[in-house]
Amino acid sequence: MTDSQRFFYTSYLEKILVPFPDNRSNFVNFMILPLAMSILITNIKELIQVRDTNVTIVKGSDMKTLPVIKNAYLFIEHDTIVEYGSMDDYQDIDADEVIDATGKVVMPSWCDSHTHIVYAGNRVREFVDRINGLSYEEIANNGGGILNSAEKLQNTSEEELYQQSLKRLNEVIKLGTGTVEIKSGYGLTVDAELKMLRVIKRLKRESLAFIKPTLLGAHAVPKEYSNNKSAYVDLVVNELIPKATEEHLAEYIDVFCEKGYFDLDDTERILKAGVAHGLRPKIHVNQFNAFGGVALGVKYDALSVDHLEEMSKEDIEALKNSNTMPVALPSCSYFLSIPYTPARQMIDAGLPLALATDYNPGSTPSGNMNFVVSTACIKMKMTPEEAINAATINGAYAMGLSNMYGSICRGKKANLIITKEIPNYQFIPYAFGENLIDEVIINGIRLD
Ligand SMILES: N=CN[C@@H](CCC(=O)O)C(=O)O
Ligand SMILES: [Zn+2]
Repeated sequence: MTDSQRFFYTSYLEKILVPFPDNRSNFVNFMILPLAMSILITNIKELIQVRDTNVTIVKGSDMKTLPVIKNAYLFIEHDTIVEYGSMDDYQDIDADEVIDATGKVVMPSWCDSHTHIVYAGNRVREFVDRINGLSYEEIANNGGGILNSAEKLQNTSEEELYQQSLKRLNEVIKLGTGTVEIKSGYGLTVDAELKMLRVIKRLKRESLAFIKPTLLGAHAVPKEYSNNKSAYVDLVVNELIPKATEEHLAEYIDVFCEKGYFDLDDTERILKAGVAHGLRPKIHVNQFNAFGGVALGVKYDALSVDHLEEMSKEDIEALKNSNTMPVALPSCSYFLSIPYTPARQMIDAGLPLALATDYNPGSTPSGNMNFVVSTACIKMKMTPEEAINAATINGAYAMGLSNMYGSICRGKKANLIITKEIPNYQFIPYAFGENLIDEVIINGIRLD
């Protein structure tokens, strides 16, 4: 057993072996079930993002409100939030474990709705090249960028890819992330894309984090197709999407809709094919250029449109009265020194906004949602309340999970962050770069 596997297996505090007859043989098999535990958290300085009704999205000026109970308690049974309230109203609850959270903030885990956590190796050389003056675009044009990661991934075994990715996933869980979307997109051949998606499926099965898989076959045009992009789009539409959906490997369809990658026509062909196979769009748009990708996403009822560093008035209008969540990726802007998504303009226009990491080897080699939330406050002028709403309930919405995750609500999953002793929740974005997390509870299980 590797260290990272041990991290998960030892996280199940207690387990019971349940015998059940195997109809196909005379043997009795055993199912391992985590023992139903109950956890009571008392004396919580601030219990934040408390929603008595099951709110699933927060928009516009409502994002300024972050409901808080001061001096609170919270009771979890098995993997579910069962009760909470003020310590003034607390009546004895018998729990298997009690956590005294004096001086600490308790909140729902981060919901990271945009990552590329499954990749091979790193692109640290390109990082140094950029410091020395090359642009992201120049590096990509010289065979670096996504194509560089694709070559590395194609030459990495599925097992090795799984181990590298699991390590990153474990790290982000320790940083307070409980739900994660993960994209393919560094395969760029049918086999390598399916390999990535199988790794995502195994992570979903073996990790405590709740994972949503996205097919991003159209992330870049592979070298072999550089003079025949439409043949690659044909491959994605006619082979990759059908195969991935036949194996139930993806829920969402993504395209990098950008100059030099996939234009509006390519994107529309791929979205149409994805939708026909039951995949909902969640797309990369407006990272460097705004040319109608947002409206196209809305037309296909995308669950989210992500990046949005460049936003036109038309883009903002297109998002109004839609079901599409705009998603900002401030760590990418930070790392590449490109503009930040104009959050103020968007929220002030009444839109919702989600925040995610974009964890990937090229534009954002970090999966730290705490840094994302700080950066959104510092650079995008989001208030702590807006940023926390964007990184919890709205992030959950952008993964189709906000009826189960993203807020403290009776009946929702017990995915929680317990901070160290801090003055108040605003301290979380304020103390940027500091790890303020004392403990993480995921699906009702305390991680060591
Ligand atoms: N922009 C497209 N895809 C990734 C970066 C890919 C890479 O550079 O490897 C992103 O979301 O930033
Ligand atoms: Zn991305």
